[in-house]
Amino acid sequence: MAKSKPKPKKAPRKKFKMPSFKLSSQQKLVLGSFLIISGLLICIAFISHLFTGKIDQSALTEFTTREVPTENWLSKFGAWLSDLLIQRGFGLASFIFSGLVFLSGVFVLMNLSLTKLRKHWFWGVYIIICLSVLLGFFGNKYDILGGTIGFEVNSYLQDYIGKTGTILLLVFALITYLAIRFRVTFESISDVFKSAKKDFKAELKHDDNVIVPIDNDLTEEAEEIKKAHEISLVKTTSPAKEPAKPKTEPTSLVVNVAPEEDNEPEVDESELEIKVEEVKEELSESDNLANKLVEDFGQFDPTLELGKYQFPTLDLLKKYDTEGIKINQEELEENKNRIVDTLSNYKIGISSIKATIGPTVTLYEIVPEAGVRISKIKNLEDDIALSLSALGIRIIAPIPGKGTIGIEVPNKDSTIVSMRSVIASKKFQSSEMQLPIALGKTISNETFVVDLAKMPHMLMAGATGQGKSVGLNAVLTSLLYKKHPAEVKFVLVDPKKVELTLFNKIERHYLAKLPDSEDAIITDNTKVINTLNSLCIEMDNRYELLKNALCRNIAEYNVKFKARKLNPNDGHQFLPYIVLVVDEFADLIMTAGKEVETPIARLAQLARAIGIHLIIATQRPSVNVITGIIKANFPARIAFRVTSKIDSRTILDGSGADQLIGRGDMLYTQGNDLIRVQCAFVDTPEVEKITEFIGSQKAYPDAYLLPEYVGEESGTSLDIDISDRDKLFKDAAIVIVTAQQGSASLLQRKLKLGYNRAGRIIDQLEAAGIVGPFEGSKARQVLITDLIALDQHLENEI
Ligand SMILES: Nc1ncnc2c1ncn2[C@@H]1O[C@H](COP(=O)(O)OP(=O)(O)OP(=O)(O)O)[C@@H](O)[C@H]1O
Repeated sequence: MAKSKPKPKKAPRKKFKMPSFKLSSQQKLVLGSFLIISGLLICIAFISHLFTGKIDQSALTEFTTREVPTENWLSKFGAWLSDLLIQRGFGLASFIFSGLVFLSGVFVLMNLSLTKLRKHWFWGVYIIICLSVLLGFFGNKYDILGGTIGFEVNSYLQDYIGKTGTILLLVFALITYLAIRFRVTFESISDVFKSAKKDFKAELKHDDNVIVPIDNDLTEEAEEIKKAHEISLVKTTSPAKEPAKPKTEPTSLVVNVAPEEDNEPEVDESELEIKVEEVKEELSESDNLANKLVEDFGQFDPTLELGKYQFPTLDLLKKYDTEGIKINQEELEENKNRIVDTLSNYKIGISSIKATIGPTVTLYEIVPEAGVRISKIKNLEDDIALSLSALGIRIIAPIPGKGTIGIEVPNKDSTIVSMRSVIASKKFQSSEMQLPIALGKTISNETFVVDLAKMPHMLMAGATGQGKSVGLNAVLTSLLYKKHPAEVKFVLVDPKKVELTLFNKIERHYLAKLPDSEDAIITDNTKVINTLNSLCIEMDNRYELLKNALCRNIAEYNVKFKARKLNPNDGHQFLPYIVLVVDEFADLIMTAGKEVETPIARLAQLARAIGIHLIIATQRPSVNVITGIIKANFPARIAFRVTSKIDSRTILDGSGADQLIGRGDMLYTQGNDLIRVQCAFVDTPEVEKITEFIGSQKAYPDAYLLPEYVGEESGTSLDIDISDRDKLFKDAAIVIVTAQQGSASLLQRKLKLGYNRAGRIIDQLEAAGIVGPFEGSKARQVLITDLIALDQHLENEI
């Protein structure tokens, strides 16, 4: 019941809006310019009336006689209109009327909000009436000041409530105007008075420039200063909880009075001492030590070793000529008409349509007429896209949270979103995120910045040549522009061997590697397994550190370490974030399978709290590459254009990526909504310049060293008891010897085993001397040449 009530209220509002939406651009141009010119003409007529009004009065009675001349600059019409509105209407206040007509024209022409215009009209007429009544005090009937209406209303009011009553009524009208139009409140007025009073006092003090004399006002102020002093002192000595006495307005007090602190050396010291003692009681011994250390040496600064490190400058990034959105009115109109026509072919009426222009696509937001089912539009998605005959059309029905339908149509001329523009954006520069990444710009041309630490891992997919590598470079560049080498380290896996090689130059600044490896960028798949396992060890080590430090995540841990509350002698150290980037994950899974998947899944499940974040890119987003376990642990996904709906589903759990237009056009999701973003473009020469800039600066002696990983083959005991062997041991041996290939995955396939059991059997085969030791991603060597030799070998064992 309650819900049904507001409906009839809303209906009449809509009726007001309807006509304006139906105007075409041409009609808007005509109407807008008509109103602007009318506004100007009325104003000219009014001004002229001030000088010629009296002369023209006689001519007014003979308005219809063409020969009778008038002096008004707009002749008969001007004289008549001015007489009507100024003399017989509202007097001088009528000038506002010409302003309102002019403003209406501007609003129509520039397509501005009609609700605002209605407000301007309402308040404009309000002022016209009040002003004419006010001016009615000073003029006569038929006078230029208040006009007939102003005068008559004024004298009517005077007859009933007297002069004073009329004046007070006008004052009330003024207060109403200020309160509603400018949201003036009693508090804001009294604030203005207070600050004026304070300024005045401050000035007085400056003038005196001597020790403050005792006087009533100043003792009050001294009280304030005392409070501020107490608060600021307590704040510096104890960042921890404080049962501070002065409760109200502490911050504004500190700010307001701080510069005058020096003037007050003798305020109540006894109280201050008591507070300090209380604080001491709350601190533990180690906290005291930490505070002392911080006092003596300041907070621990992880960037100190490379204290002179300079962040890359913006001029290393290129400016593009094709940057900046250009509005093509014709194209907009054309697309709008096509959408309207297409939808009307399917008998879908539109009540309004709005366009938002992005760098590569324009979003047309449609409100269908009442009664049109959204499912109908959704079902017709393909037909509509076909009728609009453009590549890359995506229909969002409905736009989540808006109740409108979105049709994204690619722009004829797409604009490049340069890395420079997104890095320079305020949103990125002022972001407080832990690992901010400027991915590009959204459809409404806003810079799109996300926090990798919050994601916490990212999956990136797209067919070849659609912008993945550029996307990865954009991610890395963002971090290079925002994070000091001490704060973040990259582990780069690049099976293609060419995409990430440029980052070699920053090895000793930003890269992490295994202790025994020469290159920091991993291009060999066998080394990837060791690195991933090493990262798992690093993760376990970090968890141990966090546990000992009683911290829940890396951010808390680092804050504590910086505050010198953790002792480096206990193994504590500042922990940089580690970002693992794997380009071409499909290749890795194909060659190393489970050996890669298992540590990746483990890292993905557990590593977020300790600051290890994964970014995985793949060309082939098929289900055997992006397996269920990987998908479940990578909530943030980026899809560049893919070739089929199935691929789109694999990566995004829905279609859409197959309808993108390529060249960095992408969809981003972090679990729920899909956001269309144009990826920032950073070219290889730009990356080269940045890495050269960083590489030429003083570096750490070596790359960040990951813990050593001792392959499992050397750690496991090989003397597995014969009686403990798996039931399928002999069958497995036959499979391996026949195929002359010692791999667990072969056993999995042929004997339909799980990974763990196959792995165990391989270990037993190794112990039995049938296959050789573990060799990374390569299959183990088979030491028995044929089945006869195998039989002999097994008989000899017994
Ligand atoms: N954000 C972008 N803005 C403009 N053009 C882009 C953008 N991203 C990519 N391109 C264009 O597409 C080309 C291919 O991009 P990229 O090398 O990143 O593709 P890829 O998906 O990594 O391909 P592959 O998988 O074959 O390496 C680029 O050379 C560039 O011309």
